Amino acid sequence: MIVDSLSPTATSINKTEIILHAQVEALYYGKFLALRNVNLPVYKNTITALIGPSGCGKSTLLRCFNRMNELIAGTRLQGQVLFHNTNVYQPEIDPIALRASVGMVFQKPNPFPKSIFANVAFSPRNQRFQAILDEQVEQALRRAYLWDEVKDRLHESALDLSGGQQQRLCIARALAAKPEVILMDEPCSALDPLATRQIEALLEDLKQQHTIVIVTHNLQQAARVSDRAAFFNIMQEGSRTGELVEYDDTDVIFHHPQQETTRQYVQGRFG
Ligand SMILES: Nc1ncnc2c1ncn2[C@@H]1O[C@H](COP(=O)(O)OP(=O)(O)OP(=O)(O)O)[C@@H](O)[C@H]1O
Repeated sequence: MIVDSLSPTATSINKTEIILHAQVEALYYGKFLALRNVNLPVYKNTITALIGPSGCGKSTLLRCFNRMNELIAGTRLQGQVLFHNTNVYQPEIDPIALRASVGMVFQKPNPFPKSIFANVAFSPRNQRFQAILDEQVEQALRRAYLWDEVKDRLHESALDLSGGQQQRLCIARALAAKPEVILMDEPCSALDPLATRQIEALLEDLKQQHTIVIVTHNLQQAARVSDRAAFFNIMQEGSRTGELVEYDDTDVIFHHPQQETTRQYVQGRFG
């Protein structure tokens, strides 16, 4: 597979500030070791893509960043995740507050069965002044490239929007919480090519103010949108445990990888 990388050159990627840092020795679901040996710093205002074949632990790692794995019974993490140098697994960290700062957008658009307005107003709903709330909702919808399409129907059901609009609404809902980091788990996999392009253009815009970590199966998408790419794989035969194989600037991963398995994967030889 030939991937036309439009990602920035290595020298243009700002690697001065690490905002998140996964240091995962092991992640278990019950007795099953799903992921091991992950040391992955995430740089501020970059897009980091997590790539690799199915079942190698990409979504598992993504959920570690904002403690979403804790919602799955039997999950156990050995290691830590630093957010601004503080371990988010310390008992005094409030996971709800963490998830406002490290927001998440899922594979399948999941708007609440409420109006478009109510979906976006969900996070800032404590706002006492209606005018300010209106302004925040409009701003989030504009930033998600959705305002023009919904401004005349804000009080209609979010469930009547198209799949691509619903996904942008979910992004607007995440943005309204003013997150520093947005985690995205295959956000385009349920969308058509046009809706996918809209989200990709949006990502480029969002990284000016946010840091984005995205899981994607679409290698072309990873090459197009990301600055850094992390390749995961199951390295031990007969095992189902995922490992981080290689992590570098996207251009290096796609054009000059250090590891043979990375080269084979980005060339579409497996997975
Ligand atoms: N809730 C769970 N309970 C038990 N095992 C799980 C759970 N979620 C994931 N797993 C297992 O953990 C491993 C990693 O899964 P994960 O979904 O993180 O991989 P992935 O790389 O994101 O896969 P895909 O690309 O198919 O989404 C797989 O073997 C999966 O079956």
